[in-house]
Amino acid sequence: MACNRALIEQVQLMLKENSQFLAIGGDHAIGFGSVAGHLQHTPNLSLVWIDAHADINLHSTSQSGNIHGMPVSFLLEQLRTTWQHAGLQEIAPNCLPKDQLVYIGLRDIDPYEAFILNKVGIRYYAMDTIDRVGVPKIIEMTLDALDPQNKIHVSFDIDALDSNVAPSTGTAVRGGLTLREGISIVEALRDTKRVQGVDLVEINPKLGSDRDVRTTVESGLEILKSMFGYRRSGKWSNIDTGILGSD
Ligand SMILES: NC(=[NH2+])NCCC[C@H](N)C(=O)O
Ligand SMILES: [Mn+2]
Repeated sequence: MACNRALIEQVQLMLKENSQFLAIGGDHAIGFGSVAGHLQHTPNLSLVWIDAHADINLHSTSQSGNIHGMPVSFLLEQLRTTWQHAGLQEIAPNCLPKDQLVYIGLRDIDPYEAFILNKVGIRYYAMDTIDRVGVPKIIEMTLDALDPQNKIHVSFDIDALDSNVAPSTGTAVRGGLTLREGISIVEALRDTKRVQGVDLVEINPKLGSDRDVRTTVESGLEILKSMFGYRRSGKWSNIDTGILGSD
């Protein structure tokens, strides 16, 4: 929590001087500090949480006790009362309303998490929905759900991607997004020009072979490249446009 406390301050400082920030994990517990800091700077915020897991456990529902399985519950307005004794009001008074949260990529949801998601009425596009309607439709529904006036925070857990493209992570789950699907999603978010904060978390270079680590880091870099402007369809600027002669 001390690390998140510092991150909350740091994110606000970064946004005072820059138009965007990137937070690299570490595990997804930093999603709390990163989004909370963002919310203190920009109270009208939308959050897209791209992950295999919902990370919405409460202290009382977590089977692992791992904080990286809880950050979304720290952030949500509708769950704040369950953290009454954690002192969150002092360090992060602004929280996120549930209608400005969309999850993409879920496929390993604990029973209590499933209950919370449905009871609170949170939008989540698990892999079965993605398989049924396809990524373009998921993107459309995501953008429709978010307030067009809001800035966007994208919290990208590398385990959202299938473990064949992102093996070096602590809680890998098969059957995830392909790298192309991940890229499509971040391209669409980027094209809104409203993305102000990004997390990339859960790449763990201590796990797997050297090749696994390389594969995972390369996938993460492709996601970041697209997030921050790379176009697969190509683009040009600052070049000599006279090379083909004048017409
Ligand atoms: N950010 C992550 N990798 N989270 C995994 C969470 C797994 C499990 N639901 C838990 O609460 O422990
Ligand atoms: Mn996560």
